[in-house]
Amino acid sequence: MNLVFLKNLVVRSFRNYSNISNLKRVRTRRDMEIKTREDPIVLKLDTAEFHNIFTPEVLDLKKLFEKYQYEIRIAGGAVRDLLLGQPAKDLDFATTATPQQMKEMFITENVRMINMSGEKHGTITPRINDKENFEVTTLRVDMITDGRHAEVEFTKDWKLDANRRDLTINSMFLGFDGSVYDYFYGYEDLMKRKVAFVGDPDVRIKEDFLRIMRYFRFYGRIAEKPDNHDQHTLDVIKQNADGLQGVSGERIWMELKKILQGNFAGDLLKTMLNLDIGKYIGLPAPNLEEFESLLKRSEHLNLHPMTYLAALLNTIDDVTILHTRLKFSSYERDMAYFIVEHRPDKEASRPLLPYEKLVLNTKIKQKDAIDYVREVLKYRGDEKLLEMFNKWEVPRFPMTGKLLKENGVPPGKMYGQIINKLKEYWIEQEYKDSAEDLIKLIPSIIDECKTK
Ligand SMILES: Nc1ccn([C@@H]2O[C@H](COP(=O)(O)OP(=O)(O)OP(=O)(O)O)[C@@H](O)[C@H]2O)c(=O)n1
Ligand SMILES: [Mg+2]
Repeated sequence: MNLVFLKNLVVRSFRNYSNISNLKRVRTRRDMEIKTREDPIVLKLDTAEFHNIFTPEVLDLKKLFEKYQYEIRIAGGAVRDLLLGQPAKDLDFATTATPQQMKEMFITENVRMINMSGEKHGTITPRINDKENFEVTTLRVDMITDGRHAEVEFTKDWKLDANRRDLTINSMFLGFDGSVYDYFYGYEDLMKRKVAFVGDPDVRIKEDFLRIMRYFRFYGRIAEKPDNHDQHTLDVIKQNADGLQGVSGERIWMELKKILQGNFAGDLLKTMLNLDIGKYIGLPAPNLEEFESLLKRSEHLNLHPMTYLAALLNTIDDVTILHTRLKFSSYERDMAYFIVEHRPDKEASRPLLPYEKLVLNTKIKQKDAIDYVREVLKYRGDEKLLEMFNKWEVPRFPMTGKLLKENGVPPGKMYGQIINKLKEYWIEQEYKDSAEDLIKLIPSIIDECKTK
């Protein structure tokens, strides 16, 4: 999608939008009355311009639903992203057809369906033209929710479906004729760069506590300032923070990682910790002072999410606690251990030497060690050293087991000691020595080893 075009489109739509007559008077959020529109169509986009979205597969999907006279619209996140002029990651569809009706239709039309696990919640996934999978979900109301799972009832009412969604900006639909259906002022909030729950935040959060994390993620996506939160929303988040206890670590980490990759990462994490979220997400005693100084010295260095978290951790044991809760990948977990272990100041004759050694002597993949060292240098805010490290080309140690063997050192007890000593020497000499130079040292190293 042409982004410049979309930006213009949004600006244009916003201008039109201010003239739209069907807006109800905007109420303040505090009065708890849900703001809603009678006529939900707030603007009509020119469909000719979304050919990137309306692929032949998407159009075939639409034709099928048309043939059977079911309504289908693009829903939720994709509509938000499109209106923001950002490419939508994946398209989710909503429909008035029930899962049973969809199944019958797809079977009649010889369309394969995959992954039937979503059916209970109304989601059917057809594979169109044997090429692309689409999730199509029946309009629904969440009846019973325990903060994680919902029991659902299907409906034909688009507004009820919009009303079950988390944030106003995520509650819009886009029809294939370009109509944007917005029952809860999501478009207005999007243009104001405001993140608000649909209706009562307390109800929305209690339906799914992960929405606390989603709130911060989308705040980072759309807000213009780091601290422009609605105080009531923050109060409600604080009251409900303990609900995160029951949410799986994987889901929390997925959101937290995105928060820490987005705008205002440091500020958002601080806000979250001020709302006492820390203890429910594996950060029971965060080191806020160190975190604050990390932000001051390093926030502009495009920190890895783990580098933010490492500043909050006092000890190696804290890494283990956090990993137990959030279930990091082994790459992420090892990065956290590495940063916490290697963040203290290192005295050295050559400033880069300790970090070169970490890469050359690593027991993990060298590529990972390089990433980790880079994060340590960012953590330390040492931009000069970081630049040196980025320019440093990892030299290749010229000695091999084969060469050692050929020069009288058989594999065995002394083998490891000798190769380590040669490597140490080679590093200290700034990688100048060739294999021949190093081979000459072998007899004296053997003597040294024997006398020990
Ligand atoms: N806890 C949640 C998760 C999702 N949704 C609704 O389901 C839609 C799709 O969810 P999902 O794909 O998880 O999020 P997106 O908003 O699409 O964001 P992303 O770009 O990350 O996919 C959301 O827009 C929102 O309307 C919700 O109400 N509550
Ligand atoms: Mg999505």
